[in-house]
Amino acid sequence: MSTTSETNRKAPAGERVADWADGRLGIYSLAKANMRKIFPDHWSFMLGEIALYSFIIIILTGVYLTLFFHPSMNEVVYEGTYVPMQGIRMSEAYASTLDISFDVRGGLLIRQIHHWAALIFIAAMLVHMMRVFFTGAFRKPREINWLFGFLLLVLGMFTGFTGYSLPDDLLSGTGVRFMEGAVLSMPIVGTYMSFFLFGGEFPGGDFVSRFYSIHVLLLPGIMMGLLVAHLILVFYHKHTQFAGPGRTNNNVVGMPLLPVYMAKAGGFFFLVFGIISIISAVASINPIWALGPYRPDQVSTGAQPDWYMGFSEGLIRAMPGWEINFAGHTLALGVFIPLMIFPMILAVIAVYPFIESWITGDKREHHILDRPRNVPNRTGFGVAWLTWYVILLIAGGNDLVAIFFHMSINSITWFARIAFFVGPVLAFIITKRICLGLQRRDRDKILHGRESGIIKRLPHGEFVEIHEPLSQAELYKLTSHEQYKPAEIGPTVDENGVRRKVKLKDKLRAKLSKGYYGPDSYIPKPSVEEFKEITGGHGHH
Ligand code: HEM
Ligand code: HEM
Repeated sequence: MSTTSETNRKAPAGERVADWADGRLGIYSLAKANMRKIFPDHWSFMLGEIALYSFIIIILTGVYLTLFFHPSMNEVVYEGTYVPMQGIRMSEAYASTLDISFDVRGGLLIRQIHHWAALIFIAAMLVHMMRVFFTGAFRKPREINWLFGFLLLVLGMFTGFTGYSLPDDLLSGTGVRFMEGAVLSMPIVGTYMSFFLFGGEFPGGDFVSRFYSIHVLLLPGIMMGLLVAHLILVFYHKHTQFAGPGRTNNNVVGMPLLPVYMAKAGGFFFLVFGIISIISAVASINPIWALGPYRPDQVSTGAQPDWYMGFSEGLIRAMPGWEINFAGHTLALGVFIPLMIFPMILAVIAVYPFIESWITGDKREHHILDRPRNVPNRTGFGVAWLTWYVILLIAGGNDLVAIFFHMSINSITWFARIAFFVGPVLAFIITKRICLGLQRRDRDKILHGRESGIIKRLPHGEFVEIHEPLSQAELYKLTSHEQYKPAEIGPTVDENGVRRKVKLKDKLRAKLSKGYYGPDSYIPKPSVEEFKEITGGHGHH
C-alpha cells in the first residue's frame, strides 16, 4: 500500500545527517535563524575579514612551528646544515629556529608565512578599526564590541612581540632588552618586576619558555575567546550599512549568509592565504641567521621592532634622556614617561565612543553609517590620532630615515619632538577644513547637479557648462544624514525666575557639544524650498 511504502522510504543522506545532528545538538532552529542572515555589502567590510583570515593563518602556521621549535635556553653547539654557524654555542631556541629555517621541510616558508601574516593581521586590524571609527560604527549598540576589538588589537601587538622574541637571535634579544629597560624604569617596583619576569638577572635562563607559553597559549587563547564574542556580537547587532534608498535604521539590505556570503568569504580566505603565501615566498622576513645568537654583551644597532611596536620605540627615541638622581636611586624619566604615554595613546582611541556619546548626548541606536565628511570633528580627531602614530613610527626608525635620506639623526629627532605636539593639531585643522569643503561640494552637487564637462555656447555667445541632475538614489545618499544640534544646558532660570545651579560638568559638556555639532562643524544641507527653487522641482538647472 502507498502509506507503508511512504513510511519505509529512506530520507536522503544529507537530511538524515542533519536529523541526527539536530536530535543531539538542536542546530535546526539555530541554522534556520542564521543561514539566511543578511549582510550588507561594501568593500570596507572586508577589512575585518582580512584580520580574521590572517589570524586563522597565524594559528595554522603557529601549530606547525610548535612541532619543531624548542622553547629552551639550554646551551647547545650548533651542528645543523647552515655552515657559517656550525660549532657556535647558542640556545636551543635559536638552534631550533635555524633548523626550522634550513632543515625542516617547508619550515622557512611556514616561518615566513607566520611572520608576514602577523604583520598583515595587525595592519588589517588597525585599518578595520579606522573604518569602524571614521564611519561611526562604534556608536550604540556597538560600543562593547569596539572595546572587544580594541583589546584584540592590543593583545595582538603583545602576541607579536612575544613571538618575535622567541628565536633568541641578536635582534630579538635586543628587543627583549629594550623591554627590560622599560620595566626597570618603573619607580620602586621596576627591579622586582624585572627579576620576576626573567626569573632573576636579565636575561636569565627562563624567558624563552615563559614567553613561549604566553605566546602560544595564554594570549592566543584570550584572543580566540574575544574574537568569538566579537563575531557573535556582529551577528547579534547585525551589520551596519551605508545610507541608500530603502535602507533604514530598522532594516538590513544585502545578501544572505548562505550561500552568497559564505561563498564569497570562503573565496576571500583563499585569496588572503594565497597573497600572504606569495609575499612570504619571495620576501625575506626576519632572517635570524644574519646576526647570530643573542649575547647580552652585544646589541644590534640595526635592531628595529616589527612595525606595530615601532611607535613605542619612537616615544623613547624622541624623549630627551632625563634622569633624576635621588638618595642613591635613579628615576629614568627618559624611559618612564614614554612608558606611561604608550598606553595613553592607545587608550585615547579606546574610550572615544564613550566620550563622543557623552558630549553629544546621543543615546539612540545607530545602524546607518556616517560618511566621514559629515562628522568633521570625529574625522579630524581620527586623522590626528593616526598622525601621532605615524610621527612616532618615524621617530622609532630615525636611524633608517637618516641613512636613507642622508639626514642628520638629531634633526629627525627634533622634528619628531615638535611634530609630536604640533602634528596632530595641524592634522585636525586640515582634515576638518577638507571635510567642510567636501560638504560644500555635496551641497553644490545637490543644488546644481554634477558637472558634466560639456561646454555649451549659447546663441548670444556665452559659454556655460551643462550640469547633469543627480539620480534620486544619489540625492538620497547625499541628504539623508542628520545634522545634529548641540546638547544644550537648558534654561538656567526656572518658571519662577529662580536661578538654577548648573554643574561644571554640564557646562563643559555644552561647550564641547557646541564645538562638536555647532555651526562651525557643518555646511547646512539644502532645504526642500531651496532645492525646489533652484531646480524648479525637476532636479536640473
Ligand atoms: C582579531 C581582530 C579582529 C577581527 C578578526 C575582526 C573581525 C570583524 C568582522 C569580520 C566584522 C564584520 C565585517 C566588518 O565590518 O569588517 C567586524 C565588525 C566590527 N569590528 Fe572587528 N575585528 C577585529 C578587530 C577589531 C578592532 C581592533 C576593532 C575596533 C577597535 C573592531 C571593531 C568592530 C566593530 C565595532 C564592528 C561592527 C561594525 C559594523 O557593524 O559596522 N574590530 N569585525
Ligand atoms: C596573534 C597571534 C600571533 C602572532 C601575532 C604571532 C607572531 C609571531 C611572530 C612575529 C613570530 C616570530 C617569527 C619568526 O620570524 O621567527 C612568532 C613565532 C612563533 N610563533 Fe607566533 N604568533 C601568533 C600566534 C601563535 C600561535 C597561536 C602559535 C602556536 C599555536 C604560535 C607559535 C609560534 C612559534 C612556535 C614561534 C617560534 C618559531 C619561530 O620563531 O619561527 N604563534 N609568532
